[in-house]
Amino acid sequence: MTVPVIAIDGPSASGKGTVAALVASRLGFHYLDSGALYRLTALYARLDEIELDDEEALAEAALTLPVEFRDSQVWLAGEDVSEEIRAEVIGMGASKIAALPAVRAALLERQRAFRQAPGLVTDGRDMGSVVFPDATLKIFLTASAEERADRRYKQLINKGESANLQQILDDIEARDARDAARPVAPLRQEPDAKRLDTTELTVDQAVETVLGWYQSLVVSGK
Ligand SMILES: Nc1ncnc2c1ncn2[C@@H]1O[C@H](COP(=O)(O)OP(=O)(O)OP(=O)(O)O)[C@@H](O)[C@H]1O
Ligand SMILES: Nc1ccn([C@H]2C[C@H](O)[C@@H](COP(=O)(O)O)O2)c(=O)n1
Repeated sequence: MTVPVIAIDGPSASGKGTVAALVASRLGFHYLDSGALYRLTALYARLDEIELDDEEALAEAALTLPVEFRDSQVWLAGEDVSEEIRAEVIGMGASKIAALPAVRAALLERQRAFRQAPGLVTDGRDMGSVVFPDATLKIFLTASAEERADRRYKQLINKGESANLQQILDDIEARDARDAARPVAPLRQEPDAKRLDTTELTVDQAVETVLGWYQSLVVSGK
C-alpha cells in the first residue's frame, strides 16, 4: 500500500512547520521539515567555509551531511544545532543555495526516504510539486507578509532575542521574492494544492482545517 503524504508548502513564517508538526502528531505520522535540510547545508557551508555559489561543493555537502532528526531536535555531526539553523542569516543562506539545481537534486532522495508507514506530513516549498508529486493531500499554506512578519517578531521576542519588525518584514519579502523567482522548484501554489490562508486563523483552526480535508479524502477513498 502507498504510504500517505500530506505536503504543506508555502512562504516563510506562514506557520507551515507549526501546523505540519501538530497534524503529524495528531495522525501519528512522521514529520519532515524539509527547510531544515537546506538550513543545515547552509550552516555546514558556513562552518566549512564553502562559498554559497560553489554549487559542486555544496551539492556534495548536501549529499553527505551527517544529519539526525532525534528527540524533536536537529543534530549535525552529533551536535544539537536546532537553534543555530533558525538564525536569519542561515535562513537567507538556505534560500540562496536552494536556487542551485545540484543542491536540490542532492537532497531529493534524502527527503523521499522519510516516506514511511503509517504516513508522512512534510513542509517546504516543493513538497507537493517535486518531492512528493503523488502526495495524498497538497496544501499551500500562506498568510499576509505583515502577519508573517508579526508572527516571526513575536517568536523572536518570546525567545528573548532582539528584533526589528520592519527589518523582519523586509527580510521576509526578500526571501519570498528569491524563492519565487528561481527557475528550479519555485515557491508557488500548484493547481492541485488547496490554499489555506491563515492570516485570520489561529494555529488550532489551521490544524483542524488540514485534518478535516485529510479525513474527507480518507472517507471518500481518494
Ligand atoms: N494561524 C497560525 N498558523 C500557524 N502558525 C501560526 C499561526 N498563528 C501564529 N503562528 C505562529 O507563527 C510562527 C511561525 O510559524 P512557523 O515557524 O511554523 O512558520 P514556517 O512557515 O515553518 O516558517 P519557516 O518557513 O521560516 O520555517 C510560530 O510562532 C507560530 O506559532
Ligand atoms: N522544500 C524546500 C524547503 C526550503 N527551501 C529553501 C527556501 C527557504 O528560504 C529556505 C529555508 O526554508 P524554511 O526553513 O524557511 O522553510 O530553504 C526550499 O527551497 N525548498
